[in-house]
Amino acid sequence: MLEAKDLRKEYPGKLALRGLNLQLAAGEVFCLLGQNGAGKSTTINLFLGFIAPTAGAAYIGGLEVAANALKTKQYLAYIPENVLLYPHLTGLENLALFSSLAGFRYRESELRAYLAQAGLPAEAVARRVGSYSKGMRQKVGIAIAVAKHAQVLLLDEPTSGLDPKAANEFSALLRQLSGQGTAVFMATHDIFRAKEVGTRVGIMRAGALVDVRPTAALNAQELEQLYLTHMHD
Ligand SMILES: Nc1ncnc2c1ncn2[C@@H]1O[C@H](COP(=O)(O)OP(=O)(O)OP(=O)(O)O)[C@@H](O)[C@H]1O
Repeated sequence: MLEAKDLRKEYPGKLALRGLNLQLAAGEVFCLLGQNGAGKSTTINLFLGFIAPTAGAAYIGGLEVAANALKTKQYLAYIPENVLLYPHLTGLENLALFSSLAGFRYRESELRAYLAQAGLPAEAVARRVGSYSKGMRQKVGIAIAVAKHAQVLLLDEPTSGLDPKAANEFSALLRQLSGQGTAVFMATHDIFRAKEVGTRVGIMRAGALVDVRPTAALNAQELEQLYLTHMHD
């Protein structure tokens, strides 16, 4: 579903990504760990087609992102730390709007069902999004992803700033989506969540993927130790 082949990004005077190779199958949850500046957001932005690679290529659903910008976006949903919604519209209206932009028109009952499935409390559905918590906005983001039948979910620090209950609910949603076959690629600082939801974790340092492990092989403490070992010279 998602692939990077020798993917490289150079900014003036800064090599941000040094030839990434990675393949992600349907239903996999890949968690990318790394310090600030390691190249995580650069990787996500290359998959989103927000920036162009200096060399190599990113593929979504077998299509090269740089050459198929619109088509590959149809497969994708993107959930940044702060999900951008229209604050003056309700959750329901935001979902209707973003679904229709993706080419899907739903009845109100269907929209409500998507929001309920994402865990948004029924009382919030018809409230303006400006009054929502961060966790509630993320639930709307997930509802949008599901309503547009995204096969790949890209997340950048989705649980940072969420309280433990909201983060827990968010992890459960991700597991549910991966169980339905969605491929999930998530940049995070949260080793505990990475262990909890990831099928694989990758450790990125200075633009290079220095280690990739199946999470089943490690407990959270061993993962933290592995991470810290890579952060030292
Ligand atoms: N537009 C840009 N121009 C120049 N350098 C950039 C640009 N964007 C990112 N960088 C540099 O590229 C490197 C990788 O940045 P990136 O944002 O991908 O890291 P990150 O791992 O996502 O970190 P964070 O957790 O802080 O978001 C950093 O050194 C950053 O300063």
